[in-house]
Amino acid sequence: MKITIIGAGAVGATTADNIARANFAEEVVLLDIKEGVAEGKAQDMMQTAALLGFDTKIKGVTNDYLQTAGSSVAVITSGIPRKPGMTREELIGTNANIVKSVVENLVKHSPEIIILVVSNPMDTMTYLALKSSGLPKNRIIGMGGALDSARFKFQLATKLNASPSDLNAIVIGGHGDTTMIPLIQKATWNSIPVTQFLSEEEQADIVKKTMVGGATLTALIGTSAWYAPGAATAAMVKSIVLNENKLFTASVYLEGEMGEKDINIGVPVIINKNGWDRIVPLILSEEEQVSFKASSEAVRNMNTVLKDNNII
Ligand SMILES: NC(=O)c1ccc[n+]([C@@H]2O[C@H](COP(=O)([O-])OP(=O)(O)OC[C@H]3O[C@@H](n4cnc5c(N)ncnc54)[C@H](O)[C@@H]3O)[C@@H](O)[C@H]2O)c1
Ligand SMILES: O=C(O)C[C@H](O)C(=O)O
Repeated sequence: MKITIIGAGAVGATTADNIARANFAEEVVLLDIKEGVAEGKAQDMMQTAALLGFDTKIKGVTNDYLQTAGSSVAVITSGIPRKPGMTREELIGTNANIVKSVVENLVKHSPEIIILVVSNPMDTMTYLALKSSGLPKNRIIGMGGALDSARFKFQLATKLNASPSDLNAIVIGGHGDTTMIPLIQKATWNSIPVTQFLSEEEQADIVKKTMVGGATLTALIGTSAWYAPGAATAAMVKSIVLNENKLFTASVYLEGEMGEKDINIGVPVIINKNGWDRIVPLILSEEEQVSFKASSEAVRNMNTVLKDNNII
């Protein structure tokens, strides 16, 4: 199976690296607009194949969409990342036009493609990808919840001195500093509610740290993160390619589910060969419902920027 990754920057290259190491794909095409960058990074990664023992072929190309033809899955990471002090939403002016033209090129050469959107502001870029591609809704998926849930587990594991893989915890809602909703009341430590072990102050602190996880790393690094984003994206690609039926929270198009419509936002879904196959019903408490409504409103407001600027 052929997988295309658009953007050979920090997240795109790390996603390619993770996919190759997991050795489940025949070919990864890495495409960037900057002359030679994708070719160079692809060659560098291919020189790890003998050391790491994978057979995936990674090919780098400069803006040549012919080379992406026949891809089953594409990951869009092209665009600018935020700098310290910025919100993800501030990236819309630059990234919307990039994402729109990338989607058009991808669909032209691979009409059966499933697209995973990573570029920020991710929920709005996913909505844009859906509206500008004309593809069925199940073939457009936004990556955010998988990453945010992994960060939530990291925060819980640190506080509980637990193994992150023993934790079951999800983040729904928008992928924004104020819009994401870590569902701490539903989080468990191998089936035991984590709330049993944490004071209310500790719970609030974990939720807050999870929500600003991306901003915290951006402040430390000077640009946004890539290791966990690349790992989360590769895990979703693997679930599509191997038809794993894994449950991730991901940004998908709602048509009345969870009380919302005409919006892409993070909810639990099953990811398999169909893209996002189905939404997993989630019963929210009254407080969680209020948060989900507020998050949806904020995401919807960002979508209006696309309409106001005639991008969709
Ligand atoms: N959804 C998430 O959870 C998540 C996580 C991390 C980063 N991001 C977002 O992903 C995006 C990429 O982040 P990064 O750290 O990899 O940035 P980066 O600057 O390292 O890489 C972006 C790459 O995109 C390329 N590019 C720009 N325009 C292009 C075009 N038209 N066609 C092809 N390539 C193009 C650039 O040349 C660059 O190499 C940012 O918008 C960032 O905010 C999202
Ligand atoms: O924080 C960012 O701007 C990048 C990404 O959305 C993240 O959460 O790491």
